[in-house]
Amino acid sequence: MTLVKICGVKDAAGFDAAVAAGADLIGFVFYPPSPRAVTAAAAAELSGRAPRGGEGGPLRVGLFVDPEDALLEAVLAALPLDLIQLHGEEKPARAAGIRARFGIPVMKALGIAEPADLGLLAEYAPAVDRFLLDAKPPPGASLPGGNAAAFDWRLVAGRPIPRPWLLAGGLTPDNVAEALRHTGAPGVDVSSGVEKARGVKDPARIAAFVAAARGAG
Ligand SMILES: O=C(O)c1ccccc1NCC(=O)[C@H](O)[C@H](O)COP(=O)(O)O
Repeated sequence: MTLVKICGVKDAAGFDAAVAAGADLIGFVFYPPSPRAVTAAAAAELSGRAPRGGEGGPLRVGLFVDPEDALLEAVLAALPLDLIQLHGEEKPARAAGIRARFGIPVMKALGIAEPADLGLLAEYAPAVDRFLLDAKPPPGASLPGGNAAAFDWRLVAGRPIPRPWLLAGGLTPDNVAEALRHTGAPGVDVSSGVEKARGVKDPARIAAFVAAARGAG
């Protein structure tokens, strides 16, 4: 079954909608410049609204951009995470160091724009547990992700990816089925495509996205 991650959840309506729709992973953004950022305390409160990952609830994903250990420590003290998503310029050694120090699986986000970008997969594979293959930020974008930008899906269609992975970037309830058919991705991630305004999740679009992804495979 296709895994579905709803990213950038920051309020109860969005969290409850993702849980009710059956999302497999819910992402909390710990990157203050993002309109989707949450504090550790807020994420912990939201997380308490549903069973934990592995106990019938969705996996909790913490999204970080080039985090210091102190930030990871502070978040983990407030909220158990099932997966750490690294969405910055973290090198393989740093990803491996975070995984070893905190004992939590790591998902590395990689921006894909040309075939050469896929060469990074082999470099990171020993250091991480999953990949999130996303668009690179468009020119002028202020965020490293969550920009509603898609990349050319032909770049990954049928390619062997050396770890379980999620397809991300510009997905919506209207195009996720086509994206899955085209790429054969084992999972998908969405943020902007399930929002009614930047940073504000839309429960109806979350339900539609999960249904469309499930319907496709
Ligand atoms: O979403 C953010 O605000 C964000 C901020 C900083 C780094 C990464 C961020 N999002 C990463 C994600 O995993 C998004 O879900 C992914 O880029 C897809 O976003 P979208 O194209 O908006 O669906």
